[in-house]
Amino acid sequence: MIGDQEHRTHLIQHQVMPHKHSHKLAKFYYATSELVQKAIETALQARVSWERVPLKDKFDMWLKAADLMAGKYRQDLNATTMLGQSKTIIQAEIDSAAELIDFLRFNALYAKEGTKWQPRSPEPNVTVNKLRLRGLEGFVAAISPFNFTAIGGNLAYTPAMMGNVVLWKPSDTAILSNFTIYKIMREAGVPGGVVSFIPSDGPVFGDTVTKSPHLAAINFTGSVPTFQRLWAQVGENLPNMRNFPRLVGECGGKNYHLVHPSADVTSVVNGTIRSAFEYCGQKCSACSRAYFPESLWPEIKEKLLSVQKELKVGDVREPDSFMSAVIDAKAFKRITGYIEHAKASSKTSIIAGGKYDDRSWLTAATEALKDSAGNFYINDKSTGSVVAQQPFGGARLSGTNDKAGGLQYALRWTSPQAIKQTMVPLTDIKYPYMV
Ligand SMILES: NC(=O)c1ccc[n+]([C@@H]2O[C@H](COP(=O)([O-])OP(=O)(O)OC[C@H]3O[C@@H](n4cnc5c(N)ncnc54)[C@H](O)[C@@H]3O)[C@@H](O)[C@H]2O)c1
Ligand SMILES: N[C@@H](CCC=O)C(=O)O
Repeated sequence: MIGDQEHRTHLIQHQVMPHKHSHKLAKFYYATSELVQKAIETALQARVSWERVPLKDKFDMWLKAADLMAGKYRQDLNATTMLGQSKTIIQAEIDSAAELIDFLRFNALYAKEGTKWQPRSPEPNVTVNKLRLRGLEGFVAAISPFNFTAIGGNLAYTPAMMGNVVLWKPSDTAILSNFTIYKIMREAGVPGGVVSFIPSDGPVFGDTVTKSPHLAAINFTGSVPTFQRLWAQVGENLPNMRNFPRLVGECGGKNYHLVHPSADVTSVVNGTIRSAFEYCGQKCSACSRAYFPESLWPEIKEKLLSVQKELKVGDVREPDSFMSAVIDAKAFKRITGYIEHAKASSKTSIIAGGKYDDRSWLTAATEALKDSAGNFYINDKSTGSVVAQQPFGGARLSGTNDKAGGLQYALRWTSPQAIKQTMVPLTDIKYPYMV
């Protein structure tokens, strides 16, 4: 279903840039390489004063923004995510209001906790021995995907909270909701230039930031080929860089449901339908492979088909819609291509089952599949990670597994400096035993 696409594009064009002609969106609104370059310079200037703002004040801004999102702007966030990204009421709510608010609040909490730790020195003459957490030197490029409004907010604003300046390139198909976040953060007190919101053509942005000697980090979520390209470009330009840019990337997945013969069929069916089809399966964690035991397949198949008949594909504004349009015509074409391919193929999936009881099978599976996934859920569907409950990050080519929504994430955006001061002069090069 792509019917909503035109309407959504129209709405984005008129809301984000009402003064422009909608059909000229790409020409007028997208930043050129020169503009991206200018934004880098602005960011580097803003960094000087942003670094001086105490962490505590930054945390307060983030908490204020979370309150604004939970109150005054909750509907704006949900509505722009529904209309801009074609999310149903519940999918928009769990993403753009709830998850985003959780990211802001928990990251501030974790950063507060994480920054408390200080090294100790047993030396009586060492008067200062501490760790200072600075922002990274240079700027961070945050490049976000279409499918989660909250992810855009997290990619740009967690590094900013830790003292970094950020150039945020939203996805072409999530501009409206992402711009709403930007405006709320400004209202919460984040000064201009700390995060620059820069819709632009992907390669134009990517090529420009990876050429800059001041690139400190890339915080990316999107597809594997895009991240591979960015990584290779950073490698190529490394001789001109002032430091080794930190590359954090969360990419696509090929998540599976692996069902044991002792499984509860209703739970399997509901979990699989939700994981595979909510938001049209456009989540990186969506179930895209399933291995069912032969013994259960007839019952599972029957129930899957009967539940599937009840799912309404419709306008996101209708509360009983289970799913709606896919994100754009490109995605529509790709998905219909898979369907045609499946129709033409005579092959079927081969299913393997274990012969253990429930518990030992789970233990064995947890070990055998240890390296196959960054998030491994037992007796559950593959989607639905919650900030602070299941920190999220992919294994293998699914990402660098930096676990958004977890304790370590905020600290990843700091450059720790160990500071030691001693007041006792060193009078000799010889150690006492040498004398
Ligand atoms: N692992 C996770 O946490 C997670 C979360 C959400 C989405 N995803 C993955 O994201 C993908 C969907 O997002 P998408 O379709 O927006 O991915 P995408 O790779 O097409 O785009 C991601 C972002 O990169 C930009 N981009 C494209 N080419 C670029 C270039 N050469 N240089 C710099 N930026 C460039 C895009 O404009 C967009 O902002 C899926 O594969 C999904 O599984 C992963
Ligand atoms: N946090 C999301 C996945 C994000 C990727 O698209 C989930 O688990 O549903």
